[in-house]
Amino acid sequence: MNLEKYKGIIPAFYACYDELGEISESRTKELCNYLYKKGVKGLYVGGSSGECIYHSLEERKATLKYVAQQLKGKLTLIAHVGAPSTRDSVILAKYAEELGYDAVSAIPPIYFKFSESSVYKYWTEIMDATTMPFIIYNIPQTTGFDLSLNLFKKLIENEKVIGVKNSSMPVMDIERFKATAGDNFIVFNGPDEQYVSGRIIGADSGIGGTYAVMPELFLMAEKFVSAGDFANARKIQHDINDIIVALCSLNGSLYSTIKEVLKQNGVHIGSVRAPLEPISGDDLNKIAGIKALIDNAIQKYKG
Ligand SMILES: CC(=O)N[C@H](C=O)[C@@H](O)[C@H](O)[C@H](O)CO
Ligand SMILES: CC(=O)C(=O)O
Repeated sequence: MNLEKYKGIIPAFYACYDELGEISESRTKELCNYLYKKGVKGLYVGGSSGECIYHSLEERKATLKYVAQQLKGKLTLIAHVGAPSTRDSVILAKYAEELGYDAVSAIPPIYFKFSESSVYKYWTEIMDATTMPFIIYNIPQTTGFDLSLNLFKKLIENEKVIGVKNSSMPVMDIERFKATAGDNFIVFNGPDEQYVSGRIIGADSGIGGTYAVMPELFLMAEKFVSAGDFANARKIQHDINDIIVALCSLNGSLYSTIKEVLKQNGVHIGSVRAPLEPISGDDLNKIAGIKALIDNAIQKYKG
């Protein structure tokens, strides 16, 4: 299989709400257009950064549909379909296939502690539901489930598994997954703070929650890495990390901060859904400063 379409900067897509907090079709499509014009490779729709955990099945379907209507055939579209029950995950996977998504992906099941065999069964049932390629999503810091190399080996025996989005913090995990799965497989870097190191140690590509607020910087980081310009790759990663630290420094949710920055860029996609907290009070006065950090970094690497 040609996996080129999965190589590049793939932002995690954010939930787009109207002023009442309902999923907004027009705002979803506006964010699609904004990111398309930035030149990203694809979108990861309905994942952690998409607040999927707080959406009903109908809301998740709506977001998947609006993005496909806007960008199918233009960008690589990956649908995150992980849901509390296998049943709902399968419904979403089938719907993503109907909509023409390129691939589906899922976190392991959450809330209860699951054995490796239960997680294997969960992911396999999602894979069996469609003919689409599947991307494993390993994010132990939020799910509590750390994908072992043994389970990984068992999963990649299924030819539908074309990749893993690895968000665990040790970059060595990326190296081990890549060494195990080989060339005809995509390892996606998860932690945005380690994009450059992830790529150097073996990640082929990246999917990240902060890409969409600064796509220019990740596109530039990728350019430096692929050109072998490691001095500049390291510098831009440093600037990106200063920005991520600032984005995470306010009292509300990271996604609320990101959405306030996007608003100052003219992209209005509402706030976040509770229990995620909007930012408020004094913190709102800090948004312009964070936006300036991003704009300055873009200027710095542009010329
Ligand atoms: C734990 C978590 O949410 N990880 C995301 C996905 O891999 C990242 O993209 C982060 O949003 C990003 O690295 C900022 O910490
Ligand atoms: C990549 C990421 O942050 C997400 O799953 O939305």
